[in-house]
Amino acid sequence: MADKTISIRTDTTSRITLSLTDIHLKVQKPTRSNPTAHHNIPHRNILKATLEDGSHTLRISYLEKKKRKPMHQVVVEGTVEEAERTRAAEWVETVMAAAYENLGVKRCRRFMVLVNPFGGQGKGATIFNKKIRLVLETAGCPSEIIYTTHQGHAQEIARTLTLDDYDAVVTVSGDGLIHEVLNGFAEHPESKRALGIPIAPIPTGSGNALSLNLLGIEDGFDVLVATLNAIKGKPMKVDLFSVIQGGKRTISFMSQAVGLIAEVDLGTEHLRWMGDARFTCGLLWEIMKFKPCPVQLSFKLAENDKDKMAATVHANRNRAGSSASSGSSASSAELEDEEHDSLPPLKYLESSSDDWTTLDDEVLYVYAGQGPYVNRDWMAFPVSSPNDGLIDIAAMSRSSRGDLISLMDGATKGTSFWHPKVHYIKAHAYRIKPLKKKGFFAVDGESLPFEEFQVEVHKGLGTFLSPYGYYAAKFEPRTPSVDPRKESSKH
Ligand SMILES: Nc1ncnc2c1ncn2[C@@H]1O[C@H](COP(=O)(O)OP(=O)(O)OP(=O)(O)O)[C@@H](O)[C@H]1O
Repeated sequence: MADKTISIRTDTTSRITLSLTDIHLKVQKPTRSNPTAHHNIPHRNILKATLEDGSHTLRISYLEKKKRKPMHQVVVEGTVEEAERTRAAEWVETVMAAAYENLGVKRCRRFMVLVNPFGGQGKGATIFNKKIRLVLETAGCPSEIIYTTHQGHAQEIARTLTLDDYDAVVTVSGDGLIHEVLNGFAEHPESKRALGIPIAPIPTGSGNALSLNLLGIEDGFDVLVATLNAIKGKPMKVDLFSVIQGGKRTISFMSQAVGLIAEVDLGTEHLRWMGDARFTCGLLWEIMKFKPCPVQLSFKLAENDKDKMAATVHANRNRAGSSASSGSSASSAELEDEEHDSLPPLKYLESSSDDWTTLDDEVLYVYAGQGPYVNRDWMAFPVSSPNDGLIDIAAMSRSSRGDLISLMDGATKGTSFWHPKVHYIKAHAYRIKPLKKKGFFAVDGESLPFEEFQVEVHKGLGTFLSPYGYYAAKFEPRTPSVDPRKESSKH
């Protein structure tokens, strides 16, 4: 269709001109004071365009984000001239193709939506009904909606999910429910296929780390940006971790923590009403206590040079960014073992400790995982990649309270990574042996017994929907003029 512009007349008899360019839908609503007033809507933000048969009403719905405001839904509608009817029908179809097929996205994805009414400050159900549901309906996405009624409910649903019925699982929750879905998929009779069903988080929990990592720090708490990701995001393969403890295997997608971090995470449940401020409160309390973490950490090392790790992640994100902007699909890693539809076997359980390294230092915490942000205030794993087949491990030496406080300086930008008292390594697997009986062990924010455990990585076993195909966090390699090592040692 050569002419990509169409005019509609609204109820108030004003005219709106809609033009489809290669990258935008241009919506022009001239006013007396501003005759050139217009909005440019990226194709990705268009949800639906329709033309009603009888009334000749053309309706176009999209999501719009104005500076520093949350995303919101806009509907523009008006009638087209009788003579324009056929051209309008073609125009609508061209818009729909630009909004979906040309972006490599299927129309009307079928969702299993799991809403945790209990997550975060307990507003999940209200937010879903007030904001999210309408957007899913507008986009024409058939959605089965289940409100979780108890702990473990999401895991039960995922365990028996009819895989052919859904294109993605949408979680309206925090990270806890995602942990449950992945563990349910791991118990599914076709576990590997189940783990190939993408998960799209909509952030209504406390930490919402996965949402921050997929959408970035500005949009990570915006529920409609996350809804748009469910409708338009591309599947991104991510590493998952097996946590083996006493013969039991738990799947983790985000983090494992012992020591101070686990106490902050699990010891602040009663402060849930505070939202994510509960983590800052917990941290201040733990700084006062300054308790050592009585564990022995051993790992199968892959990398321990901080500069190399920073340079690699920087280069990878730049490469992925430029290929995403040129329209190629999001990155994907090969699954390790395509033939069998079961979880990958454990490689390191029986492995000899000969080529393992043991950290010989008294530490305050051991924090391992993936995804740069662990909450809004801390980019704990800034050099983490979604599917490098490795787990990032950070362990802080127990030196002084001052060192611990200086860790918070620049935490949002990931500068804690450079702190001289933070050991930071990438590993294929690691093992923790508690040296005392009492302590906390948190896996993706959920509590497990404080007993010996081992963790290994499964490259690209899980799938999330992502707008970018990489973790949306900015982290620069160190430049010679500003050396954060010297900066942080000044404190
Ligand atoms: N109806 C329910 N009543 C009680 N607990 C529930 C219910 N539904 C789900 N849960 C549990 O709530 C826990 C927390 O869920 P969720 O992750 O959504 O929120 P959060 O912990 O506040 O967020 P985050 O993990 O991002 O900090 C999960 O362990 C889940 O099993």
